[in-house]
Amino acid sequence: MTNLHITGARLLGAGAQDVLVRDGRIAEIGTSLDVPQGTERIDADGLALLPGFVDLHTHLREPGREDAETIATGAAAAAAGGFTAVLAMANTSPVTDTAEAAERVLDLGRASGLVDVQPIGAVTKGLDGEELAELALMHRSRATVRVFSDDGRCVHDARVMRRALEYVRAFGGVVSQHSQDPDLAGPSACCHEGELSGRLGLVGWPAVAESSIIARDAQLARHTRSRVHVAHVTTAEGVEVLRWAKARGIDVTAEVTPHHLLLTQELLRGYDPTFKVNPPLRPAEDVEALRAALVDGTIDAVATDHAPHARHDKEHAFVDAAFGMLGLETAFAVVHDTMVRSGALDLATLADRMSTSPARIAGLSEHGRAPEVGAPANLVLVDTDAHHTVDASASKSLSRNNPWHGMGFTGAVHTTILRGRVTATLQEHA
Ligand SMILES: NC(=O)N[C@@H](CC(=O)O)C(=O)O
Ligand SMILES: [Zn+2]
Ligand SMILES: [Zn+2]
Repeated sequence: MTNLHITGARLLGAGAQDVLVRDGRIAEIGTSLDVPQGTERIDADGLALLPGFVDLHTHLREPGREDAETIATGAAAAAAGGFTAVLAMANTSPVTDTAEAAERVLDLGRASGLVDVQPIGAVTKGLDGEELAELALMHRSRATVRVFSDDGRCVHDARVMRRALEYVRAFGGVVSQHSQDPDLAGPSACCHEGELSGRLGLVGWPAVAESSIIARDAQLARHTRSRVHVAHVTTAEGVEVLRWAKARGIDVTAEVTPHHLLLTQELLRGYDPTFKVNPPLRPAEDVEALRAALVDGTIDAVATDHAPHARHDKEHAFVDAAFGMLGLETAFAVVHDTMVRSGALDLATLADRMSTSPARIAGLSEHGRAPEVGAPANLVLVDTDAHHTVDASASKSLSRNNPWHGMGFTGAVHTTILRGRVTATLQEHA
């Protein structure tokens, strides 16, 4: 069913409207539409209609770790979270470093039918940081890869990063960098370096491990006249460098995760591995800087860094547990509650940061478009008044490393629509 009649939805800037979707596209918007008999109707009274969310940073674990997530289960979680497109990180096993591997991810996403899964290609073969992967072949494949990342690892060698930027420039691609200098922390780092890490007896990453790589990459982007994207920025120093680079017209974009917008390192006092994530949760001052940067556009997008892990990888002593937390299903609630309800951001800007801007960064022209006649019906209906408490056991994800369990939020995804087809409704995960 790709025909839909959405009634009474609040369109930003246009008040309550009816929307008719025909053959997967928005055919009409108005108040008394002539609707063919038998068209499925969604009563959207009191709901806001936004462009479907786009996640620049999702770990789907297939191939290789289907015990933690498959493309199908991750796609279901994405749809439940209001996403119509997600970019699947390359750190699978095997790594997405060939055209064939990228096409396989694309096809598995299509088979799910729930969300457009756009593969991210690795920058280097096997994420080894040394030899460039077949970037151009991945781009020319059916998957049309535009975003490349060794995420999980930093492309540390400046020569390799320079080459990668030169390559992707030829076809308008972008390198998404896990900005973290491994030399400034070492392999046992697992939290933010500061007074608290000392007290907890844990090895930390200093903020400069992030900001120095952002600065280097911005300079390389300027030198190569190419484009770099900063994955999961977490520090005030990182934001400062981004501001510097953007003021000079350097082609750099950045994302922040919902967890870095709300959670702080204080949660580590209980040594609960649920809160172990890379980059780590930071002090409250960093959280403040990230929020301000998302508001003023220094940070372009929210991205989840949804990182599912099987119980047997996560339920260990803090130092031994895997890094990462779930994020797809809770992203809107967290960002809405933290940024919109607090008055820092309006809903239109949230839509920009969660949909329009990430779609532009990834070059996904069928996503991120405000509802208008002729646009593909990739949409989400949200209830900005709905109160709910997160229940980890209700997740569509195969994993349960959910840092939001038991927390209450205002703002919920009601219905997700991909090319006119309903891919998730609130009742399903109630
Ligand atoms: N975010 C994480 O803590 N973990 C990610 C890797 C990454 O995003 O760096 C993972 O793949 O599990
Ligand atoms: Zn990362
Ligand atoms: Zn990641």
